[in-house]
Amino acid sequence: MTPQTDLLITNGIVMTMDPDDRVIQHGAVAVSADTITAVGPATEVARRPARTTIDAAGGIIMPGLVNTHTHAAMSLFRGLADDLPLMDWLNDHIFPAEALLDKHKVHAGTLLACAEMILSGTTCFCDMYLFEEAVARAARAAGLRAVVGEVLYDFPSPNYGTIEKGFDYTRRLIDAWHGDPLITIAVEPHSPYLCAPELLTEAADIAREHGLPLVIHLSETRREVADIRKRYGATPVGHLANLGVLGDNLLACHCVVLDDTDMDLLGQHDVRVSHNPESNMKLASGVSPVADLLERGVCTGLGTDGCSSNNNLDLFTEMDMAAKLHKASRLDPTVMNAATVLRMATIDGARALGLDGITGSIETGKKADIIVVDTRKPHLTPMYHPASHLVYSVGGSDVSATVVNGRVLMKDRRLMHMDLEKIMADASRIAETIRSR
Ligand SMILES: CSC[C@H]1O[C@@H](n2cnc3c(O)ncnc32)[C@H](O)[C@@H]1O
Ligand SMILES: [Zn+2]
Repeated sequence: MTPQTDLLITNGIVMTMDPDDRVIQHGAVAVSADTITAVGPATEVARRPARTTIDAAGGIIMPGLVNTHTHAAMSLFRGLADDLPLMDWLNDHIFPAEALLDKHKVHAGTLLACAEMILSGTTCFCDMYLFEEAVARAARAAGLRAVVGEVLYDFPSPNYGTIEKGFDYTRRLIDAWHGDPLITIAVEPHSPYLCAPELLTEAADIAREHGLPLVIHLSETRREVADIRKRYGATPVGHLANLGVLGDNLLACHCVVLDDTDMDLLGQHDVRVSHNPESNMKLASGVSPVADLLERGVCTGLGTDGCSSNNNLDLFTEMDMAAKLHKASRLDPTVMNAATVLRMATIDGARALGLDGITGSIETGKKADIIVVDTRKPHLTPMYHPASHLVYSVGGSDVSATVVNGRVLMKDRRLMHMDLEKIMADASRIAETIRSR
């Protein structure tokens, strides 16, 4: 028996991002509860009665975007310190500001980030920060899908104190959020330069024991590579290989400074990579050799990083930058074509997080994480190739509807379940304490 259709999204070009890359010109998607139940021509799918209908008005219906690397609550620090290299930016500005954080501020900053993500078409994000219990609660309240993990490092954390307590905190997160429909817990050591070898191996053991993602900043700058080589006689990737930490549950964020051996290792161990081009450009970290990683079959998703090194959470502009940056750096306009970049922001991002069984494409049986892009705009008219527009011309503000797990979170640019005025007022109040520090 056909289940009752709770939500019908119809009258648009459906970019399924499924294994056949199906594009349905005049298509529709039916949703029952949290699950996609039909995808096809509107003449067939839209025939069934639905409780709620979203008319895509000839625009694009596509999977929600997947942000594989964020520090969501850093929305509170947007524009606080710009135009600096990574270490000066972190040590002189960001770490002192983060010392003022508590779980309430992180909750408020994450809600602000969730509002920005929903309004710009992101339906799933992977977060590393402090007070991640508050991040998980904020993501759940906002209705977004999220992979969250408490940052682990050698020095005392403003949240949990010593690293032993950090592991306890992570274990509590794992227990508390087990089976949640939206939230997946990850184990998240910051980086090889802030984590001792014992911390890294223990983190990897916990992730393996629970079948969870392990998330780390890796090989972000030349300075990191020099530092790790000096301390351990290996590149950061080689160091993790020596420790037995590389594996298909590892999400390595940035991966800017890699040699051929590093890239071979990442490929051989099926490590997943989060590519963060705008953050890498802004902090002048360099250009990740993504085209070489893709040639080796390395699954690579796209991430914004925290929006204070970006300075936004808009994955549409991130796609545009990713496509163009590599063309410029390799003097080759054929690399990172629109189709490749679109996959990175959707299905490959989901695969990088181990969530491709439930999100990242529009397929029957997957969770309904779907967005609608309104193309009735001067900058989107005419439209020859939807993928081209999505990567090179669409901005986050062209998203007209966002659905996560079958729930409509935004429609006609209005957040359905969030008090945006209050969220912005709370963030502005917190900014006053940061300003007066
Ligand atoms: C406490 S969670 C993460 C920690 O990392 C800091 N951070 C933000 N962006 C970056 C980056 O690009 N590389 C390394 N560390 C980064 C953030 O401010 C937090 O302190
Ligand atoms: Zn980061």
